[in-house]
Amino acid sequence: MKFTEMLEQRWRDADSMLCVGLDPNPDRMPASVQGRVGDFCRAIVEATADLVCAFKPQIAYFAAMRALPELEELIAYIHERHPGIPVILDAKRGDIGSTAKAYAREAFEIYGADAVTVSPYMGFDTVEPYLEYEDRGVILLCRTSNPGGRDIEMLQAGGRRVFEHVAAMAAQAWKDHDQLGLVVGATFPEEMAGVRAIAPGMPFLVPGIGAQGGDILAAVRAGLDRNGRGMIINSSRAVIYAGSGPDFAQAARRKAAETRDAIRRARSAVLGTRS
Ligand SMILES: O=C(O)c1cc(=O)[nH]c(=O)n1[C@@H]1O[C@H](COP(=O)(O)O)[C@@H](O)[C@H]1O
Repeated sequence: MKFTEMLEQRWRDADSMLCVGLDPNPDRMPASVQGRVGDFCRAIVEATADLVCAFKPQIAYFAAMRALPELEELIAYIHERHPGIPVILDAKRGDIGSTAKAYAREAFEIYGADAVTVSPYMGFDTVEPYLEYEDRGVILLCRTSNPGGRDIEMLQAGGRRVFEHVAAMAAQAWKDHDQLGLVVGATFPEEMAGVRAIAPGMPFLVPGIGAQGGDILAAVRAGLDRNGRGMIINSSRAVIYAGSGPDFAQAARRKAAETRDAIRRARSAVLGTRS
């Protein structure tokens, strides 16, 4: 099944647009699982799986702990235990075509991810190798959630801002590829509305709620697609470090449920004003 189909099915089946980000940091992991990154992540997965539309492991945290085999095992575990839940590998790769081929192979063949985050700034030939995996998703950085996102993404270039060019290229020039998605931060709802106007049917990966303080209602108002979904709203630290005691997984579940419900309420409110 293609990534976008898997996602659409999961949005419906779980009635959730929440994505839990798996960003294991040894400085914040509970004492009860110190040194056991696989156990920590699996506990979070088991506690939150029914609440999410996707999981998003961030490769840097695993690499920095010399835990890449654990990342590989974790993705295989999610697929085996929860086959309907897409896994987005957050790697933000970007390099010339021949190297991109190796990155694509890493994401899709080694890790078995259903989608990967990619930087579009080196151009189409650097994105193409990922698209050769036709059933997988490729999510391009567009308007990122961080304050410094404005340094380059907000620059005017030929009558449009850089992030708008990325959205337009993805939605129009590259549109025969229905595998594409865009990263659009919840921290900039105004720009998100602009991206939605340019790319009406494209899934958005939306980081920036929770620890980064983005407003759920404002993001949902800006980002819902014409079918009333279209968003993979990620929260990492606020969920996975909701508790630090031995009951950390239950605390993560409570926070994930609360966040999913807040997203649901926002969606209902926005759809209510649309009709
Ligand atoms: O691609 C991403 O996931 C991403 C893009 C972006 O613009 N901002 C952003 O925060 N992220 C990632 O989303 C996660 C956000 O984590 P929290 O702020 O803890 O919810 C981290 O894994 C970031 O690397």
